[in-house]
Amino acid sequence: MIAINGTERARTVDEHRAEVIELLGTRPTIELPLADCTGLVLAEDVRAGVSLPPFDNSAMDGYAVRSVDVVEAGPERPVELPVTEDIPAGRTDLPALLPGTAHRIMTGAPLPTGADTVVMVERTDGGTETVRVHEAAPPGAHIRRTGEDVAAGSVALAAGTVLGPAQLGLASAVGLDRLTVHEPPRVLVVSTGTELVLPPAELRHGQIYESNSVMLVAALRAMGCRVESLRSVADDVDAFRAAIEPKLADSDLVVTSGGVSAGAYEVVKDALTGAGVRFAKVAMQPGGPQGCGRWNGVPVVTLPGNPVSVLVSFEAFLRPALLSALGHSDVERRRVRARLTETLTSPRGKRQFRRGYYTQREGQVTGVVGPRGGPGSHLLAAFTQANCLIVLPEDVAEAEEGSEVDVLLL
Ligand SMILES: Nc1nc2c(c(=O)[nH]1)N[C@H]1C(S)=C(S)[C@@H](COP(=O)(O)OP(=O)(O)OC[C@H]3O[C@@H](n4cnc5c(N)ncnc54)[C@H](O)[C@@H]3O)O[C@H]1N2
Ligand code: MOO
Repeated sequence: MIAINGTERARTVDEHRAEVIELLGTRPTIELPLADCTGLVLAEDVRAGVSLPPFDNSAMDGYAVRSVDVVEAGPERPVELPVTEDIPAGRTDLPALLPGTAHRIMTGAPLPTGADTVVMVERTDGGTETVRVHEAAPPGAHIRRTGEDVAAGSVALAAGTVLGPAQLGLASAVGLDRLTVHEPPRVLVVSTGTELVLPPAELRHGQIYESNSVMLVAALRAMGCRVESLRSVADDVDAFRAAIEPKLADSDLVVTSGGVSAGAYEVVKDALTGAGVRFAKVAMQPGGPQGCGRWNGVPVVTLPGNPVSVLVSFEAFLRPALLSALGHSDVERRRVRARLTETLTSPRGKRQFRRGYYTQREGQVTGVVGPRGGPGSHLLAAFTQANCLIVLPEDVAEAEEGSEVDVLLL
């Protein structure tokens, strides 16, 4: 809490977010095999060791010829040439094409010296001893030139590039099997709550099945993090410390859920207050009670226990902070304006994130959005039907049906 004139005000969403982003910092770099780089961010420029294509090659299955030798060719007057070589893709010697001859050539095979054009097999009789060419071919037809895609020595992928399928494919195409990226953190996810039971064990009255860690693990893994979870740590400070402390050395980040509000058994708050973690109320709904800091030097982010609060907090704080730590320059969800299908209310002074469903029909400039479920942070089923978060700002107490609101597309 921040003190103003002796009274304490809640932290803003932006203040807490900035603190979590700073806490997570920037991840160190590491060299990883391409297969482990999906979704990560390139930490340094990659220069091409070879040109792409590395050599002039045929774009079609057909015949490499000299264009002057087939200039007279037509459907009625085919030009017949002896076929003196067969060049499949992968042939590594460099035969020369003599004037007045043809080489049968396959897509991707190196163009022989002396040839300046390729005739598609469909424009010939497909002969293997001699070939009848039915159509003239201008110089350069169906030839893919050396370096047309990438010149050797040029920057093929710039630092900051997000590595998706095309980028990883290009890295391999220029001869690399590893890339330097920002290392994904090892995250320890901890669910606290004496009431938590793991499926498929039987529930007794008063117990619930644990779900927060499942969501956090899924969300973190999707971002490339390596995740371990402790799914049911009792509301007991000693048990909490005993479960986590041995794992701190192998964790780059600890994310807890539950035990941070105002009750009598707030295990996370009780264990970590004074140990380097600060707890605050953030002016948002859901996700009010939050905390972050370092425990024995390891960044810790403590989320409230309600399942919807966990996911909304992840969106508001952890996702941007992790993206930033991993080197992404764009850490935001796509934000659009949309017209509300029904009136929504929001607590004044808090930023409300409502689960919603956004659609934009063809020809519509502004899409429409309707809520899924009420504001309650226990309504997880409604979240599964949502594709966006509707953002009602701090100064809005009511947003009327038909008015425009900000929507974050998930
Ligand atoms: N007097 C006050 N009470 C509460 C306040 C407050 O300001 N004053 N804030 C409310 C809000 S808002 C939230 S959010 C919760 C956050 O409380 P905690 O972080 O201490 O969370 P718990 O009490 O441990 O759990 C809340 C709720 O979520 C369920 N839960 C917890 N962990 C899991 C899990 N891993 N899987 C599934 N469900 C889980 C838990 O059973 C509770 O129902 O505090 C309000 N109270
Ligand atoms: O802030 Mo709590 O997260 O509304 O339910």
